[in-house]
Amino acid sequence: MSDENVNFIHFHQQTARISQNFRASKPLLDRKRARDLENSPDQLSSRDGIRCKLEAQVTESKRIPLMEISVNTPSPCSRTGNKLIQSEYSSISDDSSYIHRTESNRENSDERKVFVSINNKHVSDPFVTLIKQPECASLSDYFSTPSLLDDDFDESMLEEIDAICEQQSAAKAERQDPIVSLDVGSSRNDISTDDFIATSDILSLSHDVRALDNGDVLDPKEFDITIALSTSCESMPEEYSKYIQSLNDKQREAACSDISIPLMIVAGPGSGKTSTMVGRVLMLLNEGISPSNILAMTFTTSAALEMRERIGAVAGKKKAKELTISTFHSFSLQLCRSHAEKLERTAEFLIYGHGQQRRAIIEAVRLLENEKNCDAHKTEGNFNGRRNPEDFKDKSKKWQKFVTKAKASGKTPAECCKMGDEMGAAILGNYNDILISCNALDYHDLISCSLKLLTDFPEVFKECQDSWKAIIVDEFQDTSAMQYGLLRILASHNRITIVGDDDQKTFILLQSIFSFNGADSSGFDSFRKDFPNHKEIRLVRNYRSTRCIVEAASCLIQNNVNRCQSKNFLSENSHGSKIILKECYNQDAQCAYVIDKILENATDGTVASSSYGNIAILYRRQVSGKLFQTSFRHRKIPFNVHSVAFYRKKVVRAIIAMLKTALPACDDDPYRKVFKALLPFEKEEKKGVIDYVDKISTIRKCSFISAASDIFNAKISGTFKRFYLAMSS
Ligand SMILES: Nc1ncnc2c1ncn2[C@@H]1O[C@H](COP(=O)(O)OP(=O)(O)OP(=O)(O)O)[C@@H](O)[C@H]1O
Repeated sequence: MSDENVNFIHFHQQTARISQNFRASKPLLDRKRARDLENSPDQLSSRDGIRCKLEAQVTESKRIPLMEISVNTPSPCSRTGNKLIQSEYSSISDDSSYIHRTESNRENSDERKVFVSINNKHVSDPFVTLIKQPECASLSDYFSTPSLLDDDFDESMLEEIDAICEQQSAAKAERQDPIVSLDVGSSRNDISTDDFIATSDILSLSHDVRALDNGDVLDPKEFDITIALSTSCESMPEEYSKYIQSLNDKQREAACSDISIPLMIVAGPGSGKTSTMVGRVLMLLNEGISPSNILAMTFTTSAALEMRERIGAVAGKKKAKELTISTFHSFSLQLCRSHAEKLERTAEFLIYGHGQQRRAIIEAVRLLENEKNCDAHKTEGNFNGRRNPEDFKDKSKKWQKFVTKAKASGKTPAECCKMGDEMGAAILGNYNDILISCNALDYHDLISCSLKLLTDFPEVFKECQDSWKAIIVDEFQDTSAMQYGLLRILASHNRITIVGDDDQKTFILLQSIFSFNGADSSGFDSFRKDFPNHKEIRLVRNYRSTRCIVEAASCLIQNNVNRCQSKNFLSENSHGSKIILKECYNQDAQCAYVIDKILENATDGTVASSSYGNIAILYRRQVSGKLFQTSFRHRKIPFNVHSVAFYRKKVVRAIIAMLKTALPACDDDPYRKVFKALLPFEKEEKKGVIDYVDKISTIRKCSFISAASDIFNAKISGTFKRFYLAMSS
């Protein structure tokens, strides 16, 4: 039997094991089969859609900017249908007018390949950046594939929406004040935009800046560095040079240090990390690295947007657009989609969020139980029909933590087995099989699969090395062990800059993640060990806060264990008013005290900043916020709330779910959410009704909404309900 046939049978065995009750697999497999058949009859001509999709290898893929890929949307190169691809992506060269897909059979093989070609020419370089047309980045894109979205995906989708909104408001602000961003760099040292900075000017300016920064006498070694850095600025375009000169000595040293030496910038809040990273990117560009070969990793989409905007203000929007500034997950998503076939997935694979992951774990436990009780329950079909999935829910609770932890650390079933945890190995194995069968990856898989691609496939490693010639990582302290592993491989060329605050790392979390892997408890330590020739620079001057705040924070941070004791923060800002520590008996007393203080400040005409708009209240829990809001209304104090992001508010989520139900091919989840929002019952009762509708829809093998409408239209008889519900419980 050929390997292919063995795989085929194995795949079918896996799929057959998965219960019809596993909601994630049932609707996804059915729905995707139908959709894809419709769009691409050749690709999925057999009933076993997934099997055929796995065969269809995307042999030549195109890179699109990472920021523009939404999480559960298939990559453009893998989308079916010419129309979609044509409308979404503009041509690469001026004369090429469209991109289209062709399919051809391999010689002596029935294996089908999908090529992406431009103007009928197959593109040999899989890392050419496609330019997405601006109108495509509209909200409608994010709603255009409702059936591919799982409920937990909402989080990432909402983040993307937030990012678009931020982008739009930033663009609007820019339109209103086109020179605003240019002012940032030049205003710092009062350099007129007309001035061209000659070398001698730079030296004196550097000297001034030094004096201004800390007032210390420079050690001669540092003075040499300043001269060297100033010389390196000499060859820069004027705008770059001006920007670099606006940085303080340490920031400038970091930005301009040799790009072939790994660089670690350890910096506290408000010390100009972003400003320095912008300087570093300018330096890389000046050294001849193309913007499309620079990869900057940030932890949030808003940080990515800010960095792009700040680079764009100096280097020009065109260059800034070409940079790849991405989160770890969107970077990995793109890599996995481009090489999905190597991961036994198709490029359209789904991302499972927490909810789907939980359901898959329940199913993994059920499979194990099923195998154990094989004799007692002769056929799987009977078993599936009679057992209540709720039984497994309880049993699986303890396994959820285990699987999440194992996945977060990239542990394999074989490794669990080696450690003597056979049950854990079996459940992890089942879980992984389920994800393969459902053509899905979870969030942890995105990172571990990228790591696998880079380590097991030399061609992928080479592609990445050719593509990402320099790497910059923001918020390095938040990098997990697996993400760090990914970075270490990507940065085999040593052109890596990491920026982070070692005081900000959350020890408990980080230590558990790192130690799970048997690695160091700190990413910084790992970096020092893995890049022994690295250079380390500390930024200690805080530009954001008053001296009083910086000193108080420093005192507190001194208590952190394992911290670098030589790191003392400075602030040249004014001392500012003293911090008052007030203990209150309860929340009401606290609220009353705060209101008194606000009224006292806001009505004090002697203080220049006395106005309600200059006062902020930070609170830890939503519930405390409510109390403030009620009291402010009562006392007629005007206020704004910046708490839960707009799109994460319950009411907004409910409205989005309602809108989704109006789209064709809407799946069950939006309906569930709408029911949850609209049913006039208490939480438990709502859950009861939704579970009831779910049961009926499972028994009748129909959609949630059709079961619900039958129930509410009383089309389901009492006898039917009682009989089948008794069977399923
Ligand atoms: N060398 C400098 N001279 C004057 N102002 C500076 C300098 N470096 C940074 N700043 C100012 O300090 C503020 C914080 O800078 P930036 O956002 O780069 O710091 P950060 O460390 O990234 O901040 P955060 O900790 O909030 O991420 C900004 O207003 C910036 O303009």
